[in-house]
Amino acid sequence: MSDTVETAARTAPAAVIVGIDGPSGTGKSSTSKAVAAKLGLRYLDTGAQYRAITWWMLSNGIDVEDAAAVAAAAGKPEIVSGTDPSAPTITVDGADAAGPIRTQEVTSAVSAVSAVPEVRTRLTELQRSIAAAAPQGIVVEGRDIGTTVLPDADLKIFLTASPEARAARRNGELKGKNAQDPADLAATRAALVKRDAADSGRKTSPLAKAADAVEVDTTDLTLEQVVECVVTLVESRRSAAEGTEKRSA
Ligand SMILES: Nc1ncnc2c1ncn2[C@@H]1O[C@H](COP(=O)(O)OP(=O)(O)OP(=O)(O)O)[C@@H](O)[C@H]1O
Ligand SMILES: Nc1ccn([C@@H]2O[C@H](COP(=O)(O)O)[C@@H](O)[C@H]2O)c(=O)n1
Repeated sequence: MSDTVETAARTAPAAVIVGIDGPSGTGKSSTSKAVAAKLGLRYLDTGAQYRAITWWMLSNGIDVEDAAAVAAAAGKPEIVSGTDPSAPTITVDGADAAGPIRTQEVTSAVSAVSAVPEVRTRLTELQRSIAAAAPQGIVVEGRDIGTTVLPDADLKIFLTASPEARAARRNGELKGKNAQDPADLAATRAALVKRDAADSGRKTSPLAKAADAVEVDTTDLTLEQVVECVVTLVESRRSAAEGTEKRSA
């Protein structure tokens, strides 16, 4: 390899594609945004897209338990995701959907909508096109990124955490001062375990760890420790890839 090419390789690292999957509340969004920001990558929240299509179904009077009705409407809403990790956005038919997609109504309905194959086909295509259009690379988070959406990702992470830790985190986020109320915690824990069971049990691309994913149990780690761990993994994959390129040049 000539000096010029070697210098270029050092100053502009190759695009890297990172997939981060895991159950609800394991820290996928927080970790993915922070890793993308640190490494200058784009960021895609695929859960927000499933929530957005669910919100559209609910807003348009479609029975989310009627898979045929959901399938027939799956192509109708236009969903656009902004991929700046410091200010991710989501719009549905041009309207800002960032707030409405986080309601309890949407959270309760999203697993039924995301189990419909036509919905998954549509969003998987969208997600692949967004990843392909990120020249510097991207961190994509969801439930089936490593297994289905981006099976050739450079790095696949599967985050886990105990249901108790996840419930405490979720309550802290949603309810502030009452975060540690035992009845509240039990209800939050039950809701997230139920959603994980639905997501893991569906036929089409269920929540699952890819065979080649690195599993990180975040139960006893701070967010900063998880971010550091993933950044280190990305950097080592990049160094290994650069070493291979140099050897083959
Ligand atoms: N390692 C950690 N330690 C403590 N709190 C954390 C950790 N990681 C994330 N959190 C907090 O837990 C909450 C849930 O995190 P986050 O939304 O990133 O999870 P998620 O896996 O994306 O959830 P979901 O799949 O439901 O969208 C947030 O309030 C976040 O700040
Ligand atoms: N790749 C994905 C991502 C998400 N889902 C479904 O969306 C729901 C909401 O996801 P959050 O990350 O915002 O909690 C989730 O429960 C899944 O039903 C999916 O199927 N595939």
